[in-house]
Amino acid sequence: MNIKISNPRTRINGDIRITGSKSESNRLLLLQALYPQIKIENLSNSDDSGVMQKALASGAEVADIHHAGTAMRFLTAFFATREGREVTLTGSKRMTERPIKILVDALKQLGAEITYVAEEGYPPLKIKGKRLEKNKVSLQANVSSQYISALLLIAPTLKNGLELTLEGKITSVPYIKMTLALLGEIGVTYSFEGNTIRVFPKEEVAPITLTVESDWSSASYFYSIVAMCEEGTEISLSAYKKASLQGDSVLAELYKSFGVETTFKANTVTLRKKGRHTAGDIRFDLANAPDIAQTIAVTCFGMGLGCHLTGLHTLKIKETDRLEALKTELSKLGASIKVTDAELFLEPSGAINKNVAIPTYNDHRMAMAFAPLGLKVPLVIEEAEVVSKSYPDFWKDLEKLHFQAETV
Ligand SMILES: O=C(O)C1=C[C@@H](OP(=O)(O)O)[C@@H](O)[C@H](O)C1
Ligand SMILES: C=C(OP(=O)(O)O)C(=O)O
Repeated sequence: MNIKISNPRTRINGDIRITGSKSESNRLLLLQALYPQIKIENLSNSDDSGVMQKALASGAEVADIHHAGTAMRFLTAFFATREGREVTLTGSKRMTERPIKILVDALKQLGAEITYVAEEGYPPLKIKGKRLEKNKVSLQANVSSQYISALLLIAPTLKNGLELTLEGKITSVPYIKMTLALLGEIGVTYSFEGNTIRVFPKEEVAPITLTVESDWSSASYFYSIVAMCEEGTEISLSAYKKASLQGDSVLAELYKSFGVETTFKANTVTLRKKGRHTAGDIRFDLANAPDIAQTIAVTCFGMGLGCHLTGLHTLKIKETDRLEALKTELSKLGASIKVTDAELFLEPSGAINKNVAIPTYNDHRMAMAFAPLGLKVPLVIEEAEVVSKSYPDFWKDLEKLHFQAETV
């Protein structure tokens, strides 16, 4: 489905309720499979959480997790510990291009039995569940934090817990801290000092209900909309917590540079356009918040601002090569943009080219990051249904803000 998105308004007011964070949800679903006393509220309605639930509930020999990176990584660790079960874990074509060797090697160091079905280092995987006897492992920490979170999630079920040594510069750190914080909430003891994480064993968890905070990465698209509108624009989002476990909550800080003010009241955050953006180019290091890089690049372009974004080394192995995709699509719209393996440079720009269609590369965030540009110029978003990976209600929610989303 291709849709033409446009919104001639320059000032917008509205309230949106976003469902639970997919990162928190997929961690809690895994923990719930290990400790059934856990109850979860405000679970994400994303496809990624749907495939996670299905794979955990099914006793089938093959689990297909489609495009869901967290499900692939977390379930590799989970199935490796299921004694007596043999599962082939697979996903979409893109998933078979997303590396997993670092995690598989770490699990093998602990005693796991995992083999590659096709290409060495990539899914699909054949996993023969075993009792893992060892409790010390070191792994490279600069490629994806999901490998580390996967190990941490199974850690309290290992006989002697786990001691992880992280090598190299640790990337996407808030996601590791989120995993540890959730373990803490169910009563697991841990420490994270320097490059060593220790998790202590826990056999049982007391009955507990955990409420997932709504998704901050999804909130980013509304920050972008508010930034591109005039003063007087006000959008409220729920249900959020001031002390968030999600690193993408840094949006509240970063978007001050675009003239967006954030206020918290109970569980609602209100985004207000207040005055002008910072003078000069935007410079952000996004190593701790990689999922909002596309949103920020498009916000800058829509506002005519230049930017220099760093810490983007993980973007090449996500749903698509996000750096190349941004460069290709922003260039079509008239941007002057350069990318390296870890950085993006955008020149300040003027007019935006009309009659442009944006392919989405099987990447939900390509669709959602470009959609706010409909405020500046009507544009076509191809295969718009990709948004369901993390945010199935995205187009409906944009319509609540008077965007026109017409199937073409
Ligand atoms: O643990 C998580 O929930 C996630 C970690 C990040 O991945 P990397 O650690 O690979 O950067 C992030 O991009 C992804 O959307 C979700
Ligand atoms: C990178 C993402 O997800 P995952 O790695 O879990 O597929 C994302 O949602 O932007």
